Amino acid sequence: MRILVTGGAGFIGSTFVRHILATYPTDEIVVLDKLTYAGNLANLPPLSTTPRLSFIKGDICDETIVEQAMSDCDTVVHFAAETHVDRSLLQARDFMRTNVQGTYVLLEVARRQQVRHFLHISTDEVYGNACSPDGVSRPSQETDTLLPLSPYAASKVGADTLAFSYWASYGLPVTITRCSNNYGPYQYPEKQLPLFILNALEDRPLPVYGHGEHSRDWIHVQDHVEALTLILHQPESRVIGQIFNIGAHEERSTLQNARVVLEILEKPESLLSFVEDRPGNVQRHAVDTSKIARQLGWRARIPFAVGLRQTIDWYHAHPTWINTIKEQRNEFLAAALQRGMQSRSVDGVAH
Ligand SMILES: Cc1cn([C@H]2C[C@H](O)[C@@H](COP(=O)(O)OP(=O)(O)O[C@H]3O[C@H](CO)[C@@H](O)[C@H](O)[C@H]3O)O2)c(=O)[nH]c1=O
Repeated sequence: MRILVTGGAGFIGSTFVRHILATYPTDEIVVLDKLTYAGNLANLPPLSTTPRLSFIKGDICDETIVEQAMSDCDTVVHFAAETHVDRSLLQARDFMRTNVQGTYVLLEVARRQQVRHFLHISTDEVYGNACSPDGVSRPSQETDTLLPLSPYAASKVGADTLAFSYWASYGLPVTITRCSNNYGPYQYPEKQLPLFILNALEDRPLPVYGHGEHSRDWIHVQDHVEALTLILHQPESRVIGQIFNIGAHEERSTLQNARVVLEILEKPESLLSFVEDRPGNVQRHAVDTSKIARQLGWRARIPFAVGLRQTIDWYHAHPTWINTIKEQRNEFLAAALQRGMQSRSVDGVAH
């Protein structure tokens, strides 16, 4: 395969690239990445010594660059996106542009160039709160109604449904995946787990939104990319026009995560800091993965307890990677890392 990987310098995209290069000795990869704050060439193997990897810096909304990047590729794996919910509440425009318009450009070019497979990476955020149509909490199924609760989630619904429509209308060979919360090495530290790890390592308070009761299903990024690779290597009839949930059945609340990070790093509970919740915060994300288990025989294999320790060790061992990010002087990130200083009282109890 010659695979165009959009967003291949980001967290999940770069893990996918490293995995393909390490596992499939004849596959070639073209990464197209705009190198926004979340994209980092240090996430990829060195370009000079990796002949099967080429890199194009560019925007997925730019049709000319997309045409050039996609030429000679038979497969597209589309990770490129604005992904952070808190940012989408402040600057929704960027999310609509990259996630919706950018996906549209990619689909159009893929249709004209007749690619063999377009794997669209979506998210369980598209479902909103995990619950059945009658409101009872249960893991989301692929056929559930999409009820996005943030501009980010809404932009991913736009992208996800556009991708599906290109299969339905034009027969573009599309597969859509909706994965739960990823964690692991190389994750940009604006997200919950790396932010907690970094703050704990540096003895700063961990900002727990609300009462810390919101729960997510935590999947190690390596499990996620292995599921994607499995999909890419299936016969067409099994995966084209299909939507697959991906998750690990490792549901944990924010407070549980904050406590376990402090425990592993032997830091005091006094570093817990309860702060204002984000508007529209999803109470529970959880996905039903019986379809991918039944049809493709996939299930996650890295237990959260193991993956989290490995992730903490990785951040501990990579101060240079962290310092490079800090040197970008990203105002949003600086504020997120400091948010724990603004602790508030919860139910009258000062924290
Ligand atoms: C950054 C941060 C988050 N939180 C809370 C808010 C949420 O209840 C929970 C997880 O927040 P985040 O790490 O931002 O992840 P979440 O909103 O679930 O969205 C993630 O998971 C989605 C998949 O479910 C992906 O599509 C998104 O790109 C990814 O950002 O932790 C805190 O309590 N403190 C924090 O500092």
